Amino acid sequence: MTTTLITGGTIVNAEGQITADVLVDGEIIVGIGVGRRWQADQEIDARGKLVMPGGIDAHTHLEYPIDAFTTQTSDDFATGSRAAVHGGTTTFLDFVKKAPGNTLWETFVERQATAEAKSIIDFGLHAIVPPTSQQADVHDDLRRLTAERGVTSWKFFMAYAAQMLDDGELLAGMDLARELGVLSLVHAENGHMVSRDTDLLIAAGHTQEHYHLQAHGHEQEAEAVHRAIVLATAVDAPLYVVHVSSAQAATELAQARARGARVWGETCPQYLATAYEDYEGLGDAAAGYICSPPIRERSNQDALWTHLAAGALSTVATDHAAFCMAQPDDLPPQKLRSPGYFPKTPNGVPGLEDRLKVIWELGVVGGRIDPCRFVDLMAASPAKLFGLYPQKGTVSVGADADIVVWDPEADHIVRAATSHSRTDYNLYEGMRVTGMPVHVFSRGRHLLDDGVEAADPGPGRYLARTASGTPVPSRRKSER
Ligand SMILES: NC(=O)NCCC(=O)O
Ligand SMILES: [Zn+2]
Ligand SMILES: [Zn+2]
Repeated sequence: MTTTLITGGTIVNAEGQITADVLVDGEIIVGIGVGRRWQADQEIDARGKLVMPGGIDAHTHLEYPIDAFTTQTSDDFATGSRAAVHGGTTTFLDFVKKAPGNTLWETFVERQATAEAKSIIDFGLHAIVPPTSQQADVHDDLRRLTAERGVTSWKFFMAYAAQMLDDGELLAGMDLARELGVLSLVHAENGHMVSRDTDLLIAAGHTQEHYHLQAHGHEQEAEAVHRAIVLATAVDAPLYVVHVSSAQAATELAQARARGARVWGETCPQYLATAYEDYEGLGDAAAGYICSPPIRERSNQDALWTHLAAGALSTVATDHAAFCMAQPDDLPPQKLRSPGYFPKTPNGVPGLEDRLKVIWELGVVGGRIDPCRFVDLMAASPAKLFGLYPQKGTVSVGADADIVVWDPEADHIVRAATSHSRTDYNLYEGMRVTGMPVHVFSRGRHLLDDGVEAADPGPGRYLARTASGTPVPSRRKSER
């Protein structure tokens, strides 16, 4: 087993910072100290650098099927996990959506095997709870997945015609989740309102890509967040709202947390760093920005940052669902398959490689959050919420050696051409960022060495997770 000594860096955890050496033996961090005279097979000089836990992206869609499994996202588990490493992310949590003709259990087993064969970093899988019309005995499979595969988070859709659940299904699912110690995730938009507004826009001839925003109003998201909180509270289930995009929706979370409700919110870089104004005038190319909930007006961003700093929003994940603009030979039509007609544009945007860089730049360099809160949002909180802590999400003795050595001075321009995700555009194209991962370790494997990727990275591992560690929300000072 290889030993590694990372010397002289500033270790940044969610709780605080300390300058010390880190000793790794095989897969595990075995020592943190100063002046210890440790010997190791390799030594990394981290003076002037930050030593942080590897990023955990709790929301990705790699080779994710859409449109009744006729199309999928362009990054597979191999390309996506490689892109993640280049961005300082060492763990991702993806989803299993029941395939037609298979049960949820069967689909899960197959998808886990696919990801195990391809991913170079560790990963977990959330189960998507299908409507009972698609699988009547789905609760049996959910029980089994939780007991036998450590699937301690389930996602409920409140939108998308083929996937959305009614309130009765939500209540029953969340009730079972609470009983099993599972965290309930919701995609919170009122699907009926989205469908109606889409139809009205089509009838009025307003189908250009940028009209997507108008079919997904703030009220539709805020209403669904409010309803999800009411339903989860009724059955005493902890709740995690994915991809919160609207300030109004984030306020619903803040108010619920102020009442002591066990609710958490996630937002995404695309809602903080890009805005409707960036794609309003792009014509068909605005397809590259289409995701749900939508990328909203710039005036919405400040409130999201405030909620991130104050605590109503607890994590930043990407919702990475990459598609190409041009048509790759081996994939079905992607973003531009219906130019000028947003209802048929695949939903989703890339960002797995960019998450840490973009949030460091706008958050830490921009003076909105400190490095400890950055680590909290990017690694520690997702690890705690999704049953991975303290194995992951911290640089501590006994934790997995998932480590990022971060150069806070490194200057870089984000470009699709130099990125590793399998897509041909980048939402952050041309953005200058200060701060880059220079070394990335995943369970001690040196996957990025001074920016150079390992030739033979070896496999990532499926993470059977423990019951979600959802503590009573400790409200940050500014939330009280
Ligand atoms: N967000 C999005 O537009 N696509 C990915 C699927 C989802 O999370 O809703
Ligand atoms: Zn969603
Ligand atoms: Zn998603």
